[in-house]
Amino acid sequence: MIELKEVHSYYGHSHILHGVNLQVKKGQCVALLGRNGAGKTTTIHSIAGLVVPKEGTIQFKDKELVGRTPNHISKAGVGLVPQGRRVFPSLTVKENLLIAERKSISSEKQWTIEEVYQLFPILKEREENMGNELSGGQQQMLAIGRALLLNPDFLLMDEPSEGLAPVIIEQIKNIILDVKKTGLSMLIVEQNIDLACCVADEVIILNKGEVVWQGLPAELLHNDELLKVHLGV
Ligand SMILES: Nc1ncnc2c1ncn2[C@@H]1O[C@H](COP(=O)(O)OP(=O)(O)OP(=O)(O)O)[C@@H](O)[C@H]1O
Repeated sequence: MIELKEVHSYYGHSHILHGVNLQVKKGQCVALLGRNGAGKTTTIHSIAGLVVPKEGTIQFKDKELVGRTPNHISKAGVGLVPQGRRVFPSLTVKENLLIAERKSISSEKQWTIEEVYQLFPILKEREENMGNELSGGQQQMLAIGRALLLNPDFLLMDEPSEGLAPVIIEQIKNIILDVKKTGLSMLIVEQNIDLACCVADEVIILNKGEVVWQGLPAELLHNDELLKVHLGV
């Protein structure tokens, strides 16, 4: 589905990603973990075209993404659920979804607002509520719903559990598992190790802009040394 090879990304002169290699296969959910500042968001932004890598390749379904605009990358089938969710606070739930639907281009799988409501029934119940009247978990559902309406083949999620209470994180976990059941391939950046290990088929740890470990969630959870050294647990 997607393969990053030797990706180097910078902010100005700051060299942040030092040759990142990773792969997400079709239908797979991969979690990207690491301490603050490890380069997780920069990796996601490099894929989405919000940061342009200076070296390396990002192959997505046989297309090269490096150098393409975020708009082109989105139309190629890469969806992004951004950090902080960024729903429009003064638009209703339905309006938030309609904006995404209008921007969508036709592809084989055409998500509709009704299908998003089937996945997240609470959004239907609250369709006339403003974005800022939703709970954190509902805003996350709305952010995912918007991304789905753009008909992605591959979904990037940046810290979906950030700032949420444990009970809501549990909801988010179930939401991600529901989205996964639709067959969508996903790369999820997380600080919450339990959430990441529950939803992911594979885990990748980033440290100082490099992949330092890759393996199964169960292997990570049983490796105290790894948890301590790279994740500070
Ligand atoms: N816009 C920017 N300009 C300059 N430096 C940046 C910018 N954004 C991030 N950085 C730096 O790049 C490094 C990697 O940041 P990044 O956000 O990718 O890390 P992260 O692993 O996602 O961490 P966090 O969990 O804190 O978001 C950090 O040292 C950060 O300070």
